[in-house]
Parts: sequence; C-alpha cells; structure tokens
Amino acid sequence: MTVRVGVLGCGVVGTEVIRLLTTQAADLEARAGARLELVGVAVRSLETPRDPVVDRALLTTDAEALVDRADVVVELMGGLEPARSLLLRAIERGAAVVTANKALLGADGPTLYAAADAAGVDLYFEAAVAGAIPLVRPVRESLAGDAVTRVLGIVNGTTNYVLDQMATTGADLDVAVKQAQELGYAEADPTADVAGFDAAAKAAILASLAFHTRVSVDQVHREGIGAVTAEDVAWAAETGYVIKLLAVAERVAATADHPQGVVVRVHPALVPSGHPLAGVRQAFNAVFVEADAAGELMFYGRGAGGRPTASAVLGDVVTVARHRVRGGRGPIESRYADLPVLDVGAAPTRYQVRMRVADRPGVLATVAAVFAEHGVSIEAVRQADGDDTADLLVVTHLAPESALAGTVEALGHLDAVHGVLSVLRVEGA
Ligand SMILES: NC(=O)C1=CN([C@@H]2O[C@H](COP(=O)(O)OP(=O)(O)OC[C@H]3O[C@@H](n4cnc5c(N)ncnc54)[C@H](O)[C@@H]3O)[C@@H](O)[C@H]2O)C=CC1
Ligand SMILES: N[C@@H](CC=O)C(=O)O
Ligand code: NA
Repeated sequence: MTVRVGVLGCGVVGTEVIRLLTTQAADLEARAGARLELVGVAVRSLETPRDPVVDRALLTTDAEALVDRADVVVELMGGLEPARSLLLRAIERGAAVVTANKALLGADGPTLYAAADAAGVDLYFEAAVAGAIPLVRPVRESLAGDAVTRVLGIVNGTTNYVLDQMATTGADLDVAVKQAQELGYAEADPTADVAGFDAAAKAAILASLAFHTRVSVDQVHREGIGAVTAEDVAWAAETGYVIKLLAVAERVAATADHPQGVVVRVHPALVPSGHPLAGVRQAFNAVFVEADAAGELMFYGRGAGGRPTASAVLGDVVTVARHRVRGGRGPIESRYADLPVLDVGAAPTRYQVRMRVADRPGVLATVAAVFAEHGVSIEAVRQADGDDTADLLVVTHLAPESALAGTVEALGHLDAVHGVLSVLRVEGA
C-alpha cells in the first residue's frame, strides 16, 4: 500500500521533513505499514535555491492541485492564509492533515477541528507546541483520564535563546534575535516570538486540550520580552533569579468575584536560579503539567529548529498513515467542560518591583505603607545604595494584578520614589 504525502511549504521545517521522509523511507514504511510517497512540495517560487535533498521535480506552485492528489497533507507554510483554506480543502477531500502551524490553531483551531470531525479525518499537530517534545499527544491522549490543573513552562525557543544569550554573554536583544533567526528558531516575522504571540498561541492550544475548553489566542494575557533590559537581567542574577518567558494555563476556583474558570497568560517572569526551568538553556523548552492523579510531570527538549520539529511532524505522519492502513482515528476536539476563560486578575501572582528611591531615612516605611494601603503584602525587601539614591527591590506575596497596578501607580506619586524601574512576576518559588 502507498500513502501519498503532499508537503506545503519548503522552509526550515519543510526541508527537514523532506530529508527524513527521503532518508528514512524504508524504516518509515515498516513502521507505517505503507510506503510514504512524497508526491509534491508546494513552494512560492520554483527558482529559489534549495537543499539538494529536495527533488526539484516535486516542486509545484499549485498548492491546491497538490492537496487534491495527497492522502496526507503536511502544512508547513505558516500564517493564517492560505494555510487554513488549503487544510480545509484537504480535509473536505478526505485527506488526513498534519500541521505545525500554532498561529492558525491558536486563532481558529475550532474551524479545523469541526471540518476534520465532519469529514472523519485526522488532524494532528504535535509540532505546533514545543517542537520535538511530545506534549500535545500526552496532554490530549495520555492524560485523557486525569484532571489537569496547571500547565506551566517555556514554550518559545527563540525568546529562551535570546534571554539566555542576554544573561550569559551580555548580548543585546536585537543581536540575539538575529542569531535565533539564523539558527532556524524564529518565526518568519520574529515579532511573533519577541512579543509573545507565538507562546500565546501555544498556550491557547495547550489550555484547550488540558481543560477541555475552547481557548483562543485572543483570550491569552500576553506580555513579550521586548521591554526586558540588560539591567533587568543583571538584577535578576544579582538577586538569585533567571528571567524566562513563561506560559501558564491554570484552572482557578470560584471566588466571590468570579466563577471557576481558566486563566491563560504569557509573560516574562523571575524564576529562582535553582528551579528546573532556570536551567533550560538556549532554544530548549520545558513544560510542567500538573494533574490531580498523575501529580507533576515535566517535559523537556528541543522546542525549535528544523530537524527537531521535523521529528514531531514525522511522528504524526506515521500515525495518520497507520490509521489509513489499519483503520482508526485520532481524537476529535474535546470541549465539553466549556469553562469560562477569566481575566488574568483571577490568578494572583508574586511580583518583584524595582524602584529608584531617595536614600534617606523613612523612605522604606513610606514605600511599605503604599503596598499595605493596596492590600499587597511584602515578602522581602532588598536595597542597593548609590550616592544619594538607592535601588529598592520589593518582592510581594501573592497579589492580584489590579492591586499591584494600583500600588505601582501610587509609588510613582511619592516624592521619595524617583522611578519604578521594573515590575516582574515571580514564579516557581
Ligand atoms: N522553525 C521552527 O523551529 C518551528 C516552526 N514551526 C512552524 O512550522 C511552520 C513552518 O515554519 P518554518 O519552516 O520555520 O518557516 P519558514 O519561513 O522557514 O518556511 C515556510 C515556507 O513556506 C513557504 N510558503 C509560505 N507561504 C506559501 C504559499 N502560499 N505557498 C507555498 N509556499 C509558501 C515560504 O516561502 C517558506 O519557504 C510555521 O507554522 C511555524 O510556526 C513549528 C515549530 C518549530
Ligand atoms: N519560533 C518558535 C518555533 C517553534 O515553535 C520558537 O522559537 O519556539
Ligand atoms: Na511537540
């Protein structure tokens, strides 16, 4: 038996998928129970120079015609359109689809799920979250018998690489982003990485799977790393932390202010240097999943890069090919819990506030009073003296975002406070 595979997009990931399909053909055939025949590769231009592993005779600029003659469509173009239309076309024609496109799934996953369900075909996307790391399948399938309470981790390789370079080599953010692009980690437009859109899309996908609830990227509280300065990174190290861009999706209990629901957020955070997430270097990703019965699970590996991502894609291709050969189907969308997606304020966090203050008696008491007035309890204070000013660091206990925002605003009105220099959440302590 032969399964015809069409690949849409021949960039960083597409090229490596073609390499594995070509060089591992015999093993893949034995595992799938069918020959995986690469029948075409949709590209924008036939003239672009390509890796020699790509057979130029397979290139086509007619992606629709390729979709129409494939049993399995592998979408590696990225972006919303024409990826969505091509995937829907493939699904309607009865092809199984595999995609690495978190931007599309995070924005409009339900449309793809509904189409795949109606057509009775597979929709697989392991590569869309945390690259090579098996994470989608464990959350979607292995944990289907458990109740996930929280997912927390590093899901963007580019920003982890950038923050790591800033901390270890003192590299400038822009220089480190360029390096991440050269290494094949970044999105076509790296703003998607730096501003947290990519991590937010992945957080939405994970939250949807973990909590059986539709979560779109627009419902994710998102802060990127664009405002993280070399000084922030140095201060973090000085005070025993590492700055990481975290994605957190958690179930929160009902309170007088809100019903039970989920909060999904992406933001830079200070992680204690002894915490496992602090040791996640370069473009690696690591994700903790907490579930009622399983307890805490940790997933770690390469979250970006052509070859690691191709590994996840090929795992999905073999899975859907097996279904073609022997019958069976992958899971459909599970959204029965339908929990409300709550504002980030429903998930209190700890904060570190760094401010420049006048170095004179009584300032600390004045600052502490402002925190107290806003109901924000202080856990620790540290002061580094300058000539006639000092840098004051205040770490809080758990506080709602609104209370912290009120505190920061009021601090800005104090004569003794020359400026609030940074406000960072603290996680993992
Ligand atoms: N690079 C990585 O580490 C990872 C990427 N992904 C995802 O995989 C997908 C591909 O990413 P990369 O390979 O890194 O991007 P890329 O930009 O290197 O490759 C995309 C390719 O698709 C082509 N393309 C775009 N629109 C097209 C169209 N209409 N017709 C034909 N070809 C078209 C582009 O010319 C480009 O060659 C994206 O959805 C990305 O988010 C997922 C996990 C990791
Ligand atoms: N740009 C993404 C690629 C993988 O999803 C990242 O840096 O993580
Ligand atoms: Na993955």
